[in-house]
Amino acid sequence: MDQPPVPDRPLLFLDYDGTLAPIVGDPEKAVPHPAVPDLLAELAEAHEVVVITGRDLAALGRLLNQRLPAVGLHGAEEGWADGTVDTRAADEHADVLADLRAAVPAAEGVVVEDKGAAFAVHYRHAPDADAARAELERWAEAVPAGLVPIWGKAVVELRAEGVSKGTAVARLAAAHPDRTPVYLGDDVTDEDAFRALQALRQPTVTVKVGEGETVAGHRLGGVEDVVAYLRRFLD
Ligand SMILES: O=P(O)(O)OC[C@H]1O[C@H](O[C@H]2O[C@H](CO)[C@@H](O)[C@H](O)[C@H]2O)[C@H](O)[C@@H](O)[C@@H]1O
Repeated sequence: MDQPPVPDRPLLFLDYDGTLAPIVGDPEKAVPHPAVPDLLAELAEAHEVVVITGRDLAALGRLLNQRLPAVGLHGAEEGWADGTVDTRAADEHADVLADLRAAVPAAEGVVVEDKGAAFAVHYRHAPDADAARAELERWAEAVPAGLVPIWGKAVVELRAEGVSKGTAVARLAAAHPDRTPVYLGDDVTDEDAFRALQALRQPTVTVKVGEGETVAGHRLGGVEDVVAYLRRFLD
């Protein structure tokens, strides 16, 4: 496994699920790796650190509860990892989302996670995951233009076109031109961020956590490796 580099003045973008917290069956129980709370506090004293997640920030606050800058709902919320929301993208699709939410197939093991202005449909516990996914793909055919279905780890979510982790990191990187963006993430929406950072005309470090196709320049095996890598920023 190649070790990603450790730039001197990083702007650390850290995805939550699968990066700072191991993937578990119940989204409400996805607590951070035990070393993560202290590590983030130390890192934030030395560097710029942003937690970036598909969760709503209120949910992130229940799990992490740290006063660190954070981006939630795949780029639609900005605020803090203690659950505070400062800004939220306009809720133009509320009616359509309510209709789609009501039409989620009531299949065994399919569970909806409500996230304020958004929702996620999990099928990790479906007895036949392929069949559940096929049923959700049929449901997703009704998603109108302007909303994009995103298929993550045994989950499908909808986000507004033009709002993504990519747009969020591009904006934040532009606000810190003297820093090297370093992005760690494990899932498909992190690929938007990898691409957005790679398009900047400056050095960046992009790190895919775990298996799967990626455009990232580096890879780490899992959450333990993330912790070991982040400790190097304190040396
Ligand atoms: O952007 P992230 O921080 O990686 O969040 C992406 C989604 O993560 C959560 O779902 C995933 O993790 C769960 C807990 O480990 C797991 O049970 C689920 O199967 C995964 O898809 C979260 O529940 C979603 O809201 C996030 O969008």
